[in-house]
Amino acid sequence: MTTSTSPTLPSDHQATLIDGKGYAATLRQQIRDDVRAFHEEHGVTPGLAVILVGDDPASEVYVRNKAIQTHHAGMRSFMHMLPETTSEDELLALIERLNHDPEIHGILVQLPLPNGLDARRVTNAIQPEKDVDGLGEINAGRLAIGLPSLIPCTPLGCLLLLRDQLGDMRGKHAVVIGCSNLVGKPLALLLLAEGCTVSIAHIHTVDTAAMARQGDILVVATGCRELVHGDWIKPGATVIDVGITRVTTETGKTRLVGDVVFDEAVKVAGRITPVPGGVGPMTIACLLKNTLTAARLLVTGKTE
Ligand SMILES: Nc1nc(=O)c2c([nH]1)NC[C@@H]1CN(c3ccc(C(=O)N[C@@H](CCC(=O)O)C(=O)O)cc3)C=[N+]21
Repeated sequence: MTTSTSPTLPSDHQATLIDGKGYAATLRQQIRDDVRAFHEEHGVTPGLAVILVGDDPASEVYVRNKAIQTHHAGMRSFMHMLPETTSEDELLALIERLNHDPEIHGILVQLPLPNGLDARRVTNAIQPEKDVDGLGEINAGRLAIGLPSLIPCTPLGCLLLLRDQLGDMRGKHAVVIGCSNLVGKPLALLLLAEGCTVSIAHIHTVDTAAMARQGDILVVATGCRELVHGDWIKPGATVIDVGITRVTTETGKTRLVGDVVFDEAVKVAGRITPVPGGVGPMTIACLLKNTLTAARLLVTGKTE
């Protein structure tokens, strides 16, 4: 694959790095202030329940990290670590209990679930006002028709980074590669609502590279590591890399790589998110943001 840059860019061109880690830290500070003000006004501390089924070590690290950051934001965190053998009925019974618990404003079930547990059924059992992942059918449907909703954390994180970088996005061509219910589809809807012209590429798209090259904004969320090369990118485009894959190098060390070949992309793009330190930290910050939004919704009936 070539790495040639366009003649419109100087040969020593380097994209600006989008500092997701820094933006997420600022956002968490803002949330912390908002949580304090919310508590002063309503006497309520937002509470987040995180459910992890099975003992996948990587998931345990994420879940623990979420709990720490929840506390730092001044909210309460309730962890439910369930064994791999948990039945769907047991899981649904726990969700039902949390739905009725007035101390809980957000409920998250860590995905993927072990085999035998129906993620769709489980996700839909969460009360829509407490669905801080925004993955239930009510929130997904409300997003699709432009009603206020809880927005999935990763797409919301991408949107906040893009708004911060670009401001008004009306008329820009946004190309989203990947069409999952978790990221690609909701993000395409959010960009549409921003006034972008949106193209979605997926597994059956005939020439994804040609489509990608048209994007003023290019979002890559495929889970297919280093799919996007430098010559897939329109010179000067804003690139958001949602992919995150852990790879082991020849020396036995592990490192994280995205869905974009970073060293090539950085010579062509105008701005780009790194992996790690890009979208990942925004996902957790947006979970905290959604927990405060859910608490506000439950306590006042309003999202603002
Ligand atoms: N119900 C549910 N909601 C989720 O939002 C959810 C989930 N299940 N299951 C797993 C995925 C994965 N995910 C990440 C969150 C933060 C980072 C993150 O902070 N990444 C750091 C690096 C962390 C590291 O070093 O491993 C970064 O990109 O800089 C990554 C991945 C949320 N997920």
